[in-house]
Amino acid sequence: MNIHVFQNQQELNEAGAGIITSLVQMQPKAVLGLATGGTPVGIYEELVKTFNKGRVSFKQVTSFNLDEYVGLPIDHAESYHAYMNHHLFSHIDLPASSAHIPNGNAGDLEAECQRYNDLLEEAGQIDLQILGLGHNGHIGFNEPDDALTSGTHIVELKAETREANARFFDSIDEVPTHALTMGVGTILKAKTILLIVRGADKAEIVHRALTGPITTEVPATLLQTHPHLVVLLDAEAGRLFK
Ligand SMILES: N[C@@H]1[C@@H](O)[C@H](O)[C@@H](COP(=O)(O)O)O[C@@H]1O
Repeated sequence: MNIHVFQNQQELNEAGAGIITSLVQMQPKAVLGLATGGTPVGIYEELVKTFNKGRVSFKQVTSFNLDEYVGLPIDHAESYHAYMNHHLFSHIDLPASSAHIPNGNAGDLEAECQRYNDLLEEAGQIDLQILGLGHNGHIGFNEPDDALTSGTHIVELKAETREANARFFDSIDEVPTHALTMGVGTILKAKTILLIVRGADKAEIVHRALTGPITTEVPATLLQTHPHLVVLLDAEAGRLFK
């Protein structure tokens, strides 16, 4: 495990974007696992700047997003489809047909999970999986539970997750109750995992995730078992790491 603590957000953003850029420069056909939420926004901004300077092309890249809400229209500003278009896809040359996000509006959600798993299988291993961290230790939308699911599946969101994400909606009632998420098995199969955590409110959970006992009750603790885990923390989130 490789933990880096940054004194300012800009340095963290540049480091995150730099890791993605180097991979795609070396491996133009890289498979990227992408995350949403507040955490990666600054990294995507830096990536767009790098793209605009002509230093990297995503023409041959394939991407898979971790998750999507169930039942939120894709043109709703808070759908992860809209998020990805807004923050990244509309600014770079990644072909739309190569950018995959689970469809939370599919008529048959089980079939949609299977379709997503099949696509992941076809693509082979994810080269770099970007991850944020939920306050309860969730990764993607893999919520704390007695057992975790390996592949893409439907999940009922915990009250604390809906509360945390209510800041993006007009009210908590608008936050969907369910989501589709890539499973922990798929995440852990990635060649390299880039975990990014910011803010004082996540200092304890990220410390527990990376140093505490491995338990499905804190899904991120499973990341400790990954051979290539890179962690980028801001100073607030990294407070408990000496
Ligand atoms: N499903 C997303 C996760 O992929 C994200 O990493 C996490 C943290 O979100 P944020 O970065 O907004 O704190 O929770 C969300 O619910």
